Amino acid sequence: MNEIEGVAPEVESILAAAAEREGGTSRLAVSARSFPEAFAAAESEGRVPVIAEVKPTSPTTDGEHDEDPVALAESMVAGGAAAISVLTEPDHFGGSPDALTAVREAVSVPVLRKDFVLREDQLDAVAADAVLLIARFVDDLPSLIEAARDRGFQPLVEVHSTTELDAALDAGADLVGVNNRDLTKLEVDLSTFEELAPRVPDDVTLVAESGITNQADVRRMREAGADALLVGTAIMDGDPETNARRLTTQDQ
Ligand SMILES: O=C(O)c1ccccc1NCC(=O)[C@H](O)[C@H](O)COP(=O)(O)O
Repeated sequence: MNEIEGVAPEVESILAAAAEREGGTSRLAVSARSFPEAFAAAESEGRVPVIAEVKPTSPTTDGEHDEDPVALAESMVAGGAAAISVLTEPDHFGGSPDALTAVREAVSVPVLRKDFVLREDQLDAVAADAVLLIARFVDDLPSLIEAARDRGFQPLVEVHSTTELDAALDAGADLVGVNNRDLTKLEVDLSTFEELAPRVPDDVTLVAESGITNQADVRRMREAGADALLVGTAIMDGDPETNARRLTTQDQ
């Protein structure tokens, strides 16, 4: 789709940096831990499936978290997180591929690479179990999904509108994230997920992303059909283990 017109200046800057970033030097072949299986395991143990995000900073975050990413991820897993997301974008989110590698070595749950991947060679920057592809910013989504799968990654395709959702489904995405954060104004609105979720077929694993801050939000996204939730800020701010436990505890 590659529709960057109208995005927030911060996102323009993120995309300009992403376009310049080099990819890997050799083609990766990963043996991925399954996200749907991790979600099912959490459900069977009575936990809400949550992907907890190691998010050092962001354009909408005050200040920067400088805690060890491995310690953060281990605390999140101890608090019940079914999977971990690690920002690898260095310039606007304080992330790094090395942080992801260290986290993936330390935990046994699946790990998502959270970045702004625009080209096939950028898939080869670091091994992960899943890789985020943002439908709005990718030129040829079917090809990039195929390239990710060829390497063993599970592509998590992020959408924010019906047009992007239709593009993701047409491209064969089976793991879809609806981002409640509008990349035009960087505002969060949970009704985005509620509007798009009914259009998603049952055999697609559906993740609600961004703006989930408390147990009422968890309940709201689950009632709207979320198989799993991606949570960054609300777990990073404060004690990550306590925060993860609060959001992964069922039936609040
Ligand atoms: O989080 C931001 O400020 C941001 C700004 C511009 C583009 C993307 C951004 N966030 C990426 C994400 O997808 C979130 O880190 C993730 O969904 C978690 O969101 P939250 O729980 O609201 O921290």
